[in-house]
Amino acid sequence: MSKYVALNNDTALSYVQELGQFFPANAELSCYEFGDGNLNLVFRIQDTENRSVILKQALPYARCVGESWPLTLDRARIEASVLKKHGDVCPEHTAQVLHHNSELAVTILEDLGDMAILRGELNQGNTFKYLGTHVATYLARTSFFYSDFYLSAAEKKALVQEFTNPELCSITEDLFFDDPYRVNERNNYPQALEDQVSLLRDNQALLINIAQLKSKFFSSPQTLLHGDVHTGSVFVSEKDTKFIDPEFGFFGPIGFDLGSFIGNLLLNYCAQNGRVTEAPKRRDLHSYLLNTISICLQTFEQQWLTLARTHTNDLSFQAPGYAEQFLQAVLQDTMGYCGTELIRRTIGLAHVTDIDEIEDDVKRLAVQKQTLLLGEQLILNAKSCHSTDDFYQLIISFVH
Ligand SMILES: Nc1ncnc2c1ncn2[C@@H]1O[C@H](COP(=O)(O)OP(=O)(O)O)[C@@H](O)[C@H]1O
Ligand SMILES: CSC[C@H]1O[C@H](OP(=O)(O)O)[C@H](O)[C@@H]1O
Repeated sequence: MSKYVALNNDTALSYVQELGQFFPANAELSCYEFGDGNLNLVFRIQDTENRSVILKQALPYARCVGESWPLTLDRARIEASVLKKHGDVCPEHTAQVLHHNSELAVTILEDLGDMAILRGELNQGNTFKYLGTHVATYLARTSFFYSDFYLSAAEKKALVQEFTNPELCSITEDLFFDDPYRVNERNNYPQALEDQVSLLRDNQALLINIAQLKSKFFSSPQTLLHGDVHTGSVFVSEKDTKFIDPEFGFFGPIGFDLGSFIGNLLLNYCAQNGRVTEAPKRRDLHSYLLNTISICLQTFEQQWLTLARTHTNDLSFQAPGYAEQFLQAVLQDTMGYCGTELIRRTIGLAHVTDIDEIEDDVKRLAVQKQTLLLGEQLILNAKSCHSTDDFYQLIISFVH
């Protein structure tokens, strides 16, 4: 099978069987589709001995909208290639690619089904001790080893070309930086939020900051980003953390991935106000989330600076103090992008279940007001943040 055709349970099973790589020849296989993301098909193929693989296939359109939103199949190549590149420098936190077919837009991945998607776990009030350290390790290693600090100029330029991802970047550009700040039919928020949304649209200082963040997203190819680091892209268990789904990957500003992740922890923090009624349980979850953010920021900074001190190949970039200065700017970007994630997930097209599952309208609205305010303040105050502690203190001052 080589020309593109969308697979179903039967053809996905045959495809894996014909590869003959993952199961014994006489294995009795079954297959079902269970994707719950916005864009793609995800099948599990398993035998009777508990062996299994995941087959992910891109459709020529966005699954959540349908054929009226055509979308490049090339995103499957990008996703598999980012996973391989990130796996080369951080195998412990990257889902393993077992096979890829660009024509069919099919990728076969290790089955992480014995772990769980982080968003659902946080929504249920479950916590993971190593989450902050693991995410920081993944983001520090992947962002450092694909940056100009480490790669030669020629290697970097070739990779920037290989990972040019205009259609998926355009979705992010629209959803993060345009839609929430103007009237657009894709936006999705309750009428009761209209006054606060109008104030955002009229806030000139905010709009300038959004323009600067968008400009950096367009033209700051600092590293090979994952491009969609939300809590639905992270598998967790008590001991392990693994990233999936980097189809939005491209060379962009380092702060985008870290900011998106922290934004998702803050969305969950605010959502817990509407989800958990017992105050002590809510307090524990809040302090876990804040502690995880603090660990993540500090570990990212420590690991990045250690890598810069020990592995910087570029001669100019070895200048004493340059890595620290570079990282301070990354931190300010992180805070800005974190704010844009909070805002776009509250009033834009793609929401989060953390908030949408809150049944009580009054409680949900209070959470939405908090995420909008927090997002706005993070963006407005990003440039006055000079250290990870400044960033952390600012978060505390708006969530307490
Ligand atoms: N490697 C994997 N192992 C187990 N389940 C997976 C794996 N990859 C994806 N899934 C499941 O499929 C769902 C959708 O996958 P995702 O990559 O997020 O799709 P999309 O690109 O459509 O957002 C995930 O939430 C998860 O439940
Ligand atoms: C129509 S794409 C909207 C949204 O969905 C993506 O997330 P995922 O595919 O992981 O569910 C990404 O965050 C996009 O912004």
